[in-house]
Amino acid sequence: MSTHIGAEPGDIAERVLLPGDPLRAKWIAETYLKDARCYSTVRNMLGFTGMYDGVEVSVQGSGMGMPSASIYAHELINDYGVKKLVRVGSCGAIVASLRLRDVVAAIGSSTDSNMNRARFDGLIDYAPVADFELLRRSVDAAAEKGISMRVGPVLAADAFYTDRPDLYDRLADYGVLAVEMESAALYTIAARFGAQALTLLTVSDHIKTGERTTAQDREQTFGQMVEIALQTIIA
Ligand SMILES: O=P(O)(O)O[C@H]1O[C@H](CO)[C@@H](O)[C@H]1O
Ligand SMILES: O=c1cc[nH]c(=O)[nH]1
Repeated sequence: MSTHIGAEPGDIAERVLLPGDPLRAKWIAETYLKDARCYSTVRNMLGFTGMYDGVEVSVQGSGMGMPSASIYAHELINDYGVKKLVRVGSCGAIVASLRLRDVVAAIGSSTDSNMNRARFDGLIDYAPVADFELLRRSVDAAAEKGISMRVGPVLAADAFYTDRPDLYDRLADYGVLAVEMESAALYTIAARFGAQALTLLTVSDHIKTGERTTAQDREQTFGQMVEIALQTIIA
């Protein structure tokens, strides 16, 4: 096993979906994967492997925030040879044109995290971006399934609760669609270690209107995003 994942080599597929919520991982495995088996319960950050449309796929909870997601992305790629990672997360919309439950593909990720500043000695504002091939496949998959999906930049924030909502408005002025908490780290680590990564999100909260879904919704009802993600990752 690696430091944080209790799997043996070969237990994890080269293709992995990454929800932040480990119970969303369980729901995805039970709902969409054939012959799913749980390979890790370490810290209750559940991971499963099964078959989707004849292709082996894993789904691994990654926790909340970039320090947690970075650990799972790093170990999946470096200890288990994972090649493709698609995050299936929730997000808060910061533009009025998005509605609750809309699906977003994050083409790029701005961040207030200091992780990449430390990585580049504060000298370069590294731009974490989605893998183009996965992004293109997700757009095709959404179209084939008749699911409307917005493609655009997001903010990966360190804090869920902010004292500076005005900065969300300013980011929206620059085309940023939504806020979540992991995509910048996922894109950076995948780039660093030669894997492909994409972040798909479902709008669970609307920062402008105050509308929000329930915890059970966030765990068990984001199926359109999951279907796009699975179609994308097996192609
Ligand atoms: O629903 P997940 O995938 O956890 O994603 C979002 O939800 C959490 C905050 O509620 C953060 O992890 C954020 O990125
Ligand atoms: O508002 C939200 C909703 C989900 N995830 C976030 O990070 N923020």
